[in-house]
Amino acid sequence: MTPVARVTSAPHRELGGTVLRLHDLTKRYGSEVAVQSVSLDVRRGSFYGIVGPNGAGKTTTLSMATGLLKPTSGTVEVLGIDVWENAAEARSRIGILPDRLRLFDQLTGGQLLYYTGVLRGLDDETARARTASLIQAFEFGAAANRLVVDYSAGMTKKIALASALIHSPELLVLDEPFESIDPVSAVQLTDILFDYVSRGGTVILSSHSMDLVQRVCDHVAVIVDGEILADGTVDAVRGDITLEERFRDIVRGPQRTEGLDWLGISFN
Ligand SMILES: Nc1ncnc2c1ncn2[C@@H]1O[C@H](COP(=O)(O)OP(=O)(O)OP(=O)(O)O)[C@@H](O)[C@H]1O
Repeated sequence: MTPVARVTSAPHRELGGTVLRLHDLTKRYGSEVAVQSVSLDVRRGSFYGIVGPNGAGKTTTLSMATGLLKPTSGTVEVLGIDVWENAAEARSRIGILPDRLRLFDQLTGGQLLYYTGVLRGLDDETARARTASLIQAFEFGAAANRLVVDYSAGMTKKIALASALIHSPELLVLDEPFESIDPVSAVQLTDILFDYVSRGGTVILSSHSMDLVQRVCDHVAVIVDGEILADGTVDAVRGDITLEERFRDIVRGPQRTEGLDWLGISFN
C-alpha cells in the first residue's frame, strides 16, 4: 500500500554556494520578448520555485537554464560552468524534466531507466542497481515492465523524473513536475525531492500550484510578462498572506470576467 504523507512543509536548511546563476537572460522571438533581463542565483540545498501566469516565460527561462534553448543575450552558469561554452560538462551535472517530454517510449520503464543511466555514463552494474532502486522508490511495481508508450500522463511524468535522477545530478531542473500527478504520487515525489535536497541536491521547478510551492519550496521567483517581479525566500515574498494571495496581488489579473455576458443566458 502506498504510504501516507510523511513531509508536509520545507524543512529549514543551511544553503551552500551558487549552483545555478542566470545573468541578465533575455529571449526574443522576432519582436516579441519572451524573457527580459532575468537574473537569478540558486544556492546549493535550495528548493526554488518559479511561478507565473500562462505565457509568463517560465518554460523559456528553464529551457535556457539547461542549455536546451539559446538565449538572445545573457549567460547561464551551472556550478561555474557556462552552459553554452561547455555544454556537455554542464549538462552532466543537471537532471532535466523538460516541458515537452520526448522519451524513448518503445522501451519499458525499467529499460528506459537503465539505458538513460548507461547514456549518462554509468557502468552496467551501477545502472542496474540504480534502476532497481528508482523502480522501488517511485513504486512502479509491475508497470516497470510495461512499455512507456502505454503509460498514463502521470506515470510518464514519473518515469521521466526518475530518469532525470539516475546519474545523481547536483541540480534538478523540473518544468511542471506535478502536472498530471495524483495527490498520493505528489506526496511521494515531494518526499523523494526533499530527500534529494537533504543530501545536498538542489531543485528548481516551475509550477502553477501556489499551495504546493508554498509547502515545498524555500525560495520563489514570480515571473510575469518575462520579467521577475518578486523573488526571495517564500516567507519574505508572501509576507503575512498566502503565496496565492501575494501572487494575485503581483499579477493583478482582471477582477472579473468581462465580455461573456451572453454565457449562460439560455440556461435561465
Ligand atoms: N518558439 C516560440 N516562438 C514564438 N514565441 C514563443 C515560442 N516559445 C514561447 N513563446 C512565447 O514566449 C512567451 C513565454 O512562453 P513560456 O512557454 O515560456 O511561458 P510559460 O510561463 O511557461 O507558460 P505556461 O504556464 O502556459 O506553460 C509566450 O508569450 C509564448 O507565446
